[in-house]
Amino acid sequence: MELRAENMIVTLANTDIVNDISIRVKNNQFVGLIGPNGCGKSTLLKSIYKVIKSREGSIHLGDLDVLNSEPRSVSRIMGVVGQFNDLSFDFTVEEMVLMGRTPHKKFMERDTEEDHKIVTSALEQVSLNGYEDRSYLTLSGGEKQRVILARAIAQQPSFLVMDEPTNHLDIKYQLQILSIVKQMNIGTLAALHDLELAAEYCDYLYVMKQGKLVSQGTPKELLTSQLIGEVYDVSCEIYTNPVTGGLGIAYLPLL
Ligand SMILES: Nc1ncnc2c1ncn2[C@@H]1O[C@H](COP(=O)(O)OP(=O)(O)OP(=O)(O)O)[C@@H](O)[C@H]1O
Repeated sequence: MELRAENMIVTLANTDIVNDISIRVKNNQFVGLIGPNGCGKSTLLKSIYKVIKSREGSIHLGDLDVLNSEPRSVSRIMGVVGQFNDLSFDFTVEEMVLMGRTPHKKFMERDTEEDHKIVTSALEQVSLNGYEDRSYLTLSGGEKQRVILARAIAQQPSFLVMDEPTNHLDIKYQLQILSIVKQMNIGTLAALHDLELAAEYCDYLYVMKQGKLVSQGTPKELLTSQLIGEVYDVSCEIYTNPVTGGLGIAYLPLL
C-alpha cells in the first residue's frame, strides 16, 4: 500500500518542529528516514500515526484519508512500532501481542482460535515462542521491542511505521527485525540511526535536518561523505565493504 504525506507542518510550543515535509512510500517499498537527534523524525512519524496533530498537511494511505479517518480504520491497515514502549499496567506477552488483533474485531468480540494461531506465529517469527505467559514489564529492552514487533505482525497491516525499531537490540536481533520487516513485503517507513543498516535494507531514504527535508534518494546515490558530513557534522569516508559488497562508512575521530 502506498503512503503519501504532503506538506506536513507540525507546530509544538510555537515552533515548527516539522516544516513543510512531503514523503511518499510506494507500494512495498522500505523507506528510511534519517537525520540527527532532535531533527523531527519521531514528530513526523507520530503525526503520520496520529498521536500528534499536524497543523497542516494531508496523509493518504492507499485510498484512506488518514487525518480525517477514525483511529480504528487507520489501525486496520497501519501498524506502528514506536520508540518507547513502556506501559503503566502489566500484561503478559500473549496479551500484548493479542492487542494487535483488536482493530479487526467488533466491540467485545472474543479472541478466536485463529487469533491465537496468528499470535503464536508472530511470536515464533521474533524468536519469542515460550514467552507467552511472561509479564511484559519484566522483559529486557530488546525483548520488549520484539514483542512490539510481534504485535505489529499479528495486526497483519498493509503498511508499517517504525521509530528506531532496532533500539535496544543486539546485532543479531537488529538484523533479524529488519529482515522480518523486509520479508513482510509491505510499505514501510522507518526512522533509523544506523546508516550502514539503512543502506543495506532501505530502497529509498529521506534525510531530515532541523525540521526540514534536505535530501532524498536511493542509499547509494544519497549516502556520500559530503552529505553525511553536512547533516551529522562528522567526517567520514565511504567505501565498498569487501565482504558484503555493501556500502561501508568509516567515521573519522572528532578533533
Ligand atoms: N511536546 C513537545 N514540545 C516542545 N518541543 C518538542 C515536543 N516534542 C518534541 N519536541 C522537540 O522537537 C524536536 C524534534 O524531536 P523529535 O523527537 O521529533 O526528534 P528526532 O529526530 O526523533 O530525535 P531522536 O533521533 O533523538 O529520536 C526536539 O528538539 C524536541 O525537543
